[in-house]
Amino acid sequence: MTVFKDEADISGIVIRNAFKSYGSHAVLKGLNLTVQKSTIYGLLGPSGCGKTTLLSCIVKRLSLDHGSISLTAKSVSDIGYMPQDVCLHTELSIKEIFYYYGYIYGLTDKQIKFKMAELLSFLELPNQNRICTELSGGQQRRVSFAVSLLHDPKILILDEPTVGLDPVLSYTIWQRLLEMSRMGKTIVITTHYIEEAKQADAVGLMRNGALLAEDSPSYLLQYYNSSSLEDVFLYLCEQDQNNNAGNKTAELPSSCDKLRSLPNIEQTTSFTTSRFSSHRFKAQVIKNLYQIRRNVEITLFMLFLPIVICVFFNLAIGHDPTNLTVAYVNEESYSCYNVTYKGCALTERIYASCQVLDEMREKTFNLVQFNSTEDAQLAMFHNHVWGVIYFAPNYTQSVVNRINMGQHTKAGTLDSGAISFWIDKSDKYISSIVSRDVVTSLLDTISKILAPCSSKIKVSSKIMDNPIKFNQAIYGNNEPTFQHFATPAAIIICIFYLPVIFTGAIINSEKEGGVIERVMAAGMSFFEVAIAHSAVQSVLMIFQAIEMMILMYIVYDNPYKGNILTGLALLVLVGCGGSVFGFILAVLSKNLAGACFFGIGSNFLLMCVCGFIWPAEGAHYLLRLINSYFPLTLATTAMRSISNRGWGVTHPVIYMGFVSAGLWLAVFISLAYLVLRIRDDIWRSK
Ligand SMILES: Nc1ncnc2c1ncn2[C@@H]1O[C@H](COP(=O)(O)OP(=O)(O)OP(=O)(O)O)[C@@H](O)[C@H]1O
Repeated sequence: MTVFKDEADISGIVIRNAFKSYGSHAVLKGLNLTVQKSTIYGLLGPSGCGKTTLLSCIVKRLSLDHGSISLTAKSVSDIGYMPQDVCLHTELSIKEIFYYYGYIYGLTDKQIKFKMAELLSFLELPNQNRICTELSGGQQRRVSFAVSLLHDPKILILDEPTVGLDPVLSYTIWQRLLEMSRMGKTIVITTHYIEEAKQADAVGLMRNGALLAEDSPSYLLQYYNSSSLEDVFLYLCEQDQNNNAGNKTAELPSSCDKLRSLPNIEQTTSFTTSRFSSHRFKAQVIKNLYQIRRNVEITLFMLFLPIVICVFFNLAIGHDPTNLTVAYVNEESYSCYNVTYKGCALTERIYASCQVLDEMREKTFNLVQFNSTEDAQLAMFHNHVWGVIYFAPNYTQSVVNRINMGQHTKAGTLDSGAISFWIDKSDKYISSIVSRDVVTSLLDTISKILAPCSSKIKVSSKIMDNPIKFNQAIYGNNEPTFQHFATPAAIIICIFYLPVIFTGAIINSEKEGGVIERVMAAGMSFFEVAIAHSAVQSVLMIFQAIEMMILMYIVYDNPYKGNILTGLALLVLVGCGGSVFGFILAVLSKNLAGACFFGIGSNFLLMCVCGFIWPAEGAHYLLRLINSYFPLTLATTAMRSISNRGWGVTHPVIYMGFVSAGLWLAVFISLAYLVLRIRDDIWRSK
């Protein structure tokens, strides 16, 4: 008996002339398939022949390149889909998974509870509170199967539901499927166990992206005079091979001729799923909360990471290096123990070189005495000291002569009254600090050796000072540190990249397990996934921003002169941009490693151009033309002016920071939208 009844009955699933390729690899090649309403259809074929691809097209996770698929389903909730892999959030418990999918399909708590109890007992599943990762592979597949039945769909698409199950349970499942088909469900099932498919109402034998035959198992067995479907399949494969070799059309069984004569379906069924539904949004938010509870260590990590970064930033960055070793050769006095170096240098015999060395020790230099400048320079060559200082034998007397003789001072006196200084400049920061402190030690010494003279001979101790007067700084203080410069940039970079890490990791973990693909096959939209994730991410980000503000500006007392809310608002805006950027990285990259490479690379780039390490004003002039257009540059400048200058949002520098962060957020959202529109398979894990 053939399965095909009247044409009018053939309306469960009808596929006509289906073509689908992955790049240049053609998988479906003009496939026709018909599943009658209220029947079970077994789709058989060797590994790689395109079964899963076909099912993905039926459930609308992939679109055909050509051809049409017509379904009796009116909405996605009419379809139950069990993918080949488990594709569930396995860190959740069985019960949480049931509730998640139940909410997606709009079921009430009561309906979910009732259905869950029934499915748990039918599929012999363990306690509902068991975490999925703790279940065996077979148990996980049964949970996956149960999820596809949860909302009582009209059409069931099952990709190898009986793999890994014991024969008794497989038998029970088949009985249940038969019962469901009698009650009006249309079921498509793929299986590698060909003999199991004898129980189906119809089977399609698939090879190389097309059907070799499609009919009831009994008809095929009778037609080919065989006792096993496996033999029929082998025979058809051989025939197909021969026909292909001879370029002839395969001789198909009679019922496939009927198939060819079926009316063409012009249009693929499309579902009108709303872009946003409150029950799916609720499902996604609740699932995110389940995940946060289940992955407490990740949540804590994300909350503690900013604290750790701020603490180590303040401990490590911006402080002057101390205890730097500097060599000295003092020919004025080899020992400073028994000499006088306090008093008026103009009237008493004192040793100013010893005073200079004392000043340097106070600035935490570690001074090492050498007998000759050659030895000291050798020590610097071997990286044992950062600099060498040399005092001539008549150093103090030369300084005094210089003061006394003014414009009549001889060149030789000027030379011997100057400290000779050699320095290792391989490290810019250390060498400039050593130079600065040597100069200030000398200036302090001159003040000190002239101060006692003022009462005696009316000489000002300022006579040898730099002829410039530094007044009180208008913004900042007269002792600025790198820490004050870098703190606003560090906060901006952290608040941008912390969401990148979190969003990238979460979205990738869903993508890699094929989980999100299944959820989207159940009707969830990108918009709902993004909004629900943003809701959770925003709360986390606000906590992180507040933590960093408290640590940087209260605990570590970096200057913050502006309005707290202005700073916080800028951080949240930048953080939202980071969140969407992380989302783009996650969907564009094949796996977590790819996302990490993108993330680390972009982090280094943005850190260089935003003015964290070096002022943007010091960049190459070509870069300066464009560096304001990078995502974090203007936001960093604005944050620096809010904290260090106290400017408000009406100041052009501040509102340009907000405009830049807002525009970049809009750019990232548009990019995410475009990527998801252009690539329909972006959620696929392989
Ligand atoms: N995302 C993808 N990108 C590129 N090629 C793919 C992709 N998914 C599947 N393929 C290829 O398409 C072909 C069909 O794969 P498909 O998973 O549909 O086969 P299948 O019949 O379901 O196999 P199995 O029974 O082993 O699951 C295979 O050659 C596979 O390598």
